[in-house]
Amino acid sequence: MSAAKPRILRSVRLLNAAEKRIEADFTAPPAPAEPLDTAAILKLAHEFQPVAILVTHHAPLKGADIAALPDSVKLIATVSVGLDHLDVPALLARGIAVSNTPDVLTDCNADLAMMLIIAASRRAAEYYTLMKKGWGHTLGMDEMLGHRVTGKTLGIIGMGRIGQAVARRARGFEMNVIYHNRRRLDAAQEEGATYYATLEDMLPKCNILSLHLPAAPSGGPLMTARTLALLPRGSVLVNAARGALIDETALIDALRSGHLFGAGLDVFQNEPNPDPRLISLPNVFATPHVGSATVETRTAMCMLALDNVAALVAGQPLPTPVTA
Ligand SMILES: O=C(O)C(=O)CO
Repeated sequence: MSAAKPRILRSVRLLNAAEKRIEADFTAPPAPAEPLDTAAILKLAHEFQPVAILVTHHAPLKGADIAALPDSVKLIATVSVGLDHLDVPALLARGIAVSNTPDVLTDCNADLAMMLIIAASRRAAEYYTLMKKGWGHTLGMDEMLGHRVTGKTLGIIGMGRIGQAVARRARGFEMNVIYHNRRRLDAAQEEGATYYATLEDMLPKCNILSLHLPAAPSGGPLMTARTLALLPRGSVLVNAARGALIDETALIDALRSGHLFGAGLDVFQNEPNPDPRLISLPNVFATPHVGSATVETRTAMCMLALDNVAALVAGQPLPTPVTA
């Protein structure tokens, strides 16, 4: 008699290749039509007693939610690289392993950051709005001018996998890359980028600043009225990392006053309902948290999450475990 297939839950419908693999290798409830929230995940987990739950950043699992998980659950496999929706130490303390999906989304996230850098510098949001309204008048020589990206100084905060991938792309635009990171990279990883030990020294040198670090589990945002004021007048801010990194009220002030020329934002404090005062500014180019949203990358993320589940049930080491 063949062994029963392991029981798993997923909080969202996965891509087709992963759904087929679930059908073949696991027992699972039907794919949810809409992403499940935390309460729905917990309810279903008690009914279904899964060994693993696949989640995304839409449904946080922290504090009382973790205590409320049934004992059957041995793995939370998040289909994301970011972990700010999970209390990892609390999960590990309950004997529940955690895995995420690093590496497979690095290139797409870096591509999106470049899109935001160019879009915010070249006024893509305003041009698009004008075209949708029908254009209608010949633009004057000095009307609606953006700023050149080629050759500018790009500051990167957070020189991990994604920050380094952005730096590689920026070199194709002949940009001067400077960075701030917890630790200085070795020369091979730096590939010519210049390290700054403090934000106070780096920010005044940036024409464009791009954030590529995780949101701090506690403490306030990194970009506040004080740190935004350190950027030169007319600079551009890009965030494809986490909304919690920016004080949005201070950002709105900096964009309204013209201190910042523009912002390219994929992530927000309040997702999926970002502050309308921010989104409606003409010099904001905004996207709905889609750094990894390509067929190739989302397929790879789903498959990697399932590789972790398969390893768990086979009693093998997880391919991409998260440690405290
Ligand atoms: O994987 C993540 O953490 C993301 O935010 C993808 O955009």
